[in-house]
Parts: sequence; structure tokens; C-alpha cells
Amino acid sequence: MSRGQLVTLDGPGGAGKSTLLQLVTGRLEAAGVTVHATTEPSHGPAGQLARGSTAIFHGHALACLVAADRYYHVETEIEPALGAGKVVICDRYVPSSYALQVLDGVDQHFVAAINAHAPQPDLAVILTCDPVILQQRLATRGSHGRFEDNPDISYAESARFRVIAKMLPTEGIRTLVLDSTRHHADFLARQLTTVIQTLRSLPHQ
Ligand SMILES: Nc1ncnc2c1ncn2[C@@H]1O[C@H](COP(=O)(O)OP(=O)(O)OP(=O)(O)O)[C@@H](O)[C@H]1O
Ligand SMILES: Cc1cn([C@H]2C[C@H](O)[C@@H](COP(=O)(O)O)O2)c(=O)[nH]c1=O
Repeated sequence: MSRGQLVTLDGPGGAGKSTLLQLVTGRLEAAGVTVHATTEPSHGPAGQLARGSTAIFHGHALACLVAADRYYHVETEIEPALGAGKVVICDRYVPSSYALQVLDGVDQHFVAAINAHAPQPDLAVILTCDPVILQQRLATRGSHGRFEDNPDISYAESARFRVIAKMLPTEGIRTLVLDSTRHHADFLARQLTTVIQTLRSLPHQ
């Protein structure tokens, strides 16, 4: 059995990560590909704590809690699914820590150090969107925690993810930037599905 592929989806809140995850999963499964769709913070104990406690945990404490959840998630869910040959698509991964934890005052080197043993994705997707549109989407949907209570978060996150999208390829990570400002989620899902299928056909994945 050949190993599966790890595809990560990161980007500002409201960019459309969970929508894209759902659509791509449906398309790949319809094409006969087995997908493990997952999210971070995970549904494990540390992940549940992190997701519900961004008002309590700040800075280094939240960075470590999110990283601890990530290692647990890798060990209990991601690696077993990759070992079973599945495509694992994860809504938020290390790039979100490079964005959110740095915006929360944590040095990027510290974030890199505590995530150094998380496996690198085979494809890192950064989903971008005009911050004005993001603000509208967040206002309609409501806040998902402390970060989104900041009225400038869409601008700050967008700027961070632009930096991260340039940084990941320098670390040898295959990176795809998709923009949900003008493109319908179905169009983006079609594009990403094609890229993942191409990735699966490459040798030595
Ligand atoms: N390509 C798109 N074009 C227009 N609207 C979109 C697009 N993708 C998602 N949306 C809409 O934007 C809103 C936010 O989408 P979604 O919940 O998928 O974002 P998200 O990135 O997962 O957010 P968060 O990280 O904060 O949970 C939803 O109302 C969704 O229907
Ligand atoms: C992966 C990851 C998550 N977080 C925090 C930020 C948000 O409060 C939640 C994720 O919620 P969403 O519905 O996906 O927007 O978790 C974080 O601080 N750092 C991370 O790496």
C-alpha cells in the first residue's frame, strides 16, 4: 500500500477553508479516492480545549496547546490515515500557527521550533480573500473566538498569510495559493481536485 498525501488548507477566517474542504472531499470521493477530512484544532482533548479557550489561553500558552494538539492529531489520526493510503485534507495546520500565534505576540522562531516535528504537507494550500469581503463574511457568520473579536483581524491575517505563502516554498513545501474573492467555491474545488489528483499520480509521493 503506498502512502497517502497530506494536503493542508490555511488562510484567514472566512476565506472558505471548510467550504472548500467539503467540496473537494466530495469530488475526490466521487472519483474513487478515499479521503480523511479533518481539522485543527482537532476533536481530541487538547484540540477541544484550544478551540473553546482562546479567551483564556494567550501567546506561548496557546501556541504550545495548539502544537500539543497537532502532535496528538498527527499520531492518532493523520499518520494512520496516510499509512492506509488516504488523502488527508486538514482545515488549518502549521501555517495557521505562523499566522495566528505570531499575531498573538509569539516569535516566529518559537512557533517553528515547537512545530518542527510535525510532518510537512505534500501540498500546502493558502486560501486568500480581500479583507473587506472577509470582514463581511465574519460579520454575517459571527466570531469563532478571541482572534475574530479584533475588528482588524481580517487585514492582519491576510497580510500574515501573504508572507507565509512566500515563505513556505523556501522551506521546500509545495504551495498553492487560491483566491476566493472572485472565484466561486465550486470553481476552486475543481481546480484543487485536479491538483491533488496530479499529485497522486507523481512517483515517490
Ligand atoms: N469562494 C467563495 N465565494 C464566496 N463565498 C464563499 C466562498 N467560499 C466560502 N464562502 C462563504 O464564506 C463564508 C465562510 O466560509 P467558511 O466557513 O468555509 O470559511 P473558513 O475559512 O472555514 O472560516 P473559519 O476559518 O473562520 O472557520 C461562508 O458563508 C461560505 O458560504
Ligand atoms: C490551527 C490553529 C488554530 N488556532 C485557533 C484560532 C481559532 O480561534 C481556532 C480555529 O477556529 P476556526 O473555526 O478554524 O477559525 O483555533 C490557533 O490559534 N492556531 C492554530 O494553529
